[in-house]
Amino acid sequence: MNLTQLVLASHNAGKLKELQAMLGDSVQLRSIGEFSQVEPEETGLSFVENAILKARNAARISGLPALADDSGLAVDFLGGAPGIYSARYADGKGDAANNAKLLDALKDVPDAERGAQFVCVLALVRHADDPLPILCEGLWHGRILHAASGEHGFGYDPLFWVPERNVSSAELSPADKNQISHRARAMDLLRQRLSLK
Ligand SMILES: O=P(O)(O)OP(=O)(O)OP(=O)(O)OC[C@H]1O[C@@H](n2cnc3c(O)ncnc32)[C@H](O)[C@@H]1O
Ligand SMILES: [Mg+2]
Repeated sequence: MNLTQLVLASHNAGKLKELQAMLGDSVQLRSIGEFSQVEPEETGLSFVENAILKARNAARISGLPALADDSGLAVDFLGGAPGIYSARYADGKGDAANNAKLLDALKDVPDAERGAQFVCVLALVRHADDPLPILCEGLWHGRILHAASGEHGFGYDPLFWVPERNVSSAELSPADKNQISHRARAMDLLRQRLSLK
């Protein structure tokens, strides 16, 4: 597999930045946005299914091997919601609306019941019909704060308290987040699978 160039099956600029930083110079990630603005419908019932679906779609459109990231936030008190629906939690109104809805859903819920995990599944396909996608997952355990804090990152980062650092994930520097996040853990596994340094 020629892995000097991969298309990233994501329209999320935050993911592209983080994944490219983790991969370093040896692999160039090209955004699927260079090839198409149409986002595939994420019809799967799992992170794995959606990651594979996005990777196949990007490989088909670009003719390149494709990497997809399907991720989200699973909140214990909400039975794992918003989960695979994290991006669409506030009906597509964006990150600020998602965060506001989450704070509202957890209003008056005590710290002990605010546990949550970020989930990331990376799927790599060599071509659109690849019968053996490489799948790697990463989890990151934390807790949902009572108010947003921090300016870095994207999505739910301002609401996600990181116990090992005692800050929100939006208060971590990008380099720190990329060492310990759900995405970093999945990428570590992917690097091992691909024998990348
Ligand atoms: O599907 P693509 O095009 O990759 O972009 P997306 O933003 O729609 O991505 P997902 O469908 O995987 O949805 C992921 C959701 O989880 C959030 N999320 C994932 N990783 C995150 C992280 O590291 N920090 C904060 N929020 C994150 C993100 O903001 C989205 O709301
Ligand atoms: Mg999406």
